[in-house]
Amino acid sequence: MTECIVVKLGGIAGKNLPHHFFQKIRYWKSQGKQVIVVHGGGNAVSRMMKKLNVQVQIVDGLRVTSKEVLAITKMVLIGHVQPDITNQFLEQGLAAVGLNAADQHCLIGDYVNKPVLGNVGSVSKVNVPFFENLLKEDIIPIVAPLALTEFNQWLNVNADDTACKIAESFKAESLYLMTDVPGIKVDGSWVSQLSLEEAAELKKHGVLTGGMIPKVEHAVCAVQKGVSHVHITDGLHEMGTIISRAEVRV
Ligand SMILES: Nc1ncnc2c1ncn2[C@@H]1O[C@H](COP(=O)(O)OP(=O)(O)O)[C@@H](O)[C@H]1O
Ligand SMILES: CC(=O)N[C@@H](CCC(=O)OP(=O)(O)O)C(=O)O
Repeated sequence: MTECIVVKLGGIAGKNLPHHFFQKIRYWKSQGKQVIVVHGGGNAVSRMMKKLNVQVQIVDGLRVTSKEVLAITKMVLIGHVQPDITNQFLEQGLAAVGLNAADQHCLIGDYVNKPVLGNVGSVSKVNVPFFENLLKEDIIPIVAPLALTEFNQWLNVNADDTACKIAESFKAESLYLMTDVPGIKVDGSWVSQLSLEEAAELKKHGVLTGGMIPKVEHAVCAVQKGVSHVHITDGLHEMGTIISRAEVRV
């Protein structure tokens, strides 16, 4: 399987990608590593919902997604956020293609809790050969956090979930969850490393709130399923908080 690094761009993190972000991507590619990007954009979805007078409801970091909210989410993520990110790659001379679940059924998912969350899903299957074909052509896939069920129903998926599932499927050496904070803060200090056990404990002790809850849960799961390191960071030039198995801590 292609050696790959997965980078997830949170809504704010993907807005104006700095020079050193692309420097790192180019460095990895010069080392023969391929890169897959997953983008978020939850903040842009919420902004649009407010403009349209649609109530925003988030439960444990997941957006309650009615039929109307799903339509807004697709419009904002695939219509606005994704082309803007893909264009930033093109401006840097990097071949990139924006993708969503309907492209060769590349992400299949299941409902998480339909009575409470509506059309919210979790990725259950990644079309690895489809992504591999793009990577072999030296193209960077820029993937939207949406999935289709086996019966072609659209699902709104948390972007960290999407990135973690893709990283698991590729047994990625690293997964970068880029966000608007430099890492995880515990008792007022940024933490540089966490073992799986330490990361799993944080939620229990109420250290994590909002979107950080699913982020850390999915990161733990990704490491359990074979991803070597997950970095929660605000830039590729920073290590941020590294979650890894204790025995391979760097
Ligand atoms: N213990 C914590 N350490 C750092 N950030 C935290 C913590 N608990 C909650 N957060 C919040 O998580 C946010 C990042 O998650 P989220 O808003 O979902 O970002 P993104 O859209 O980039 O995925 C931070 O802005 C911060 O307010
Ligand atoms: C189910 C669910 O919550 N989906 C997210 C998808 C976007 C996302 O995750 O964006 P960030 O990573 O920027 O937060 C949402 O609708 O906001």
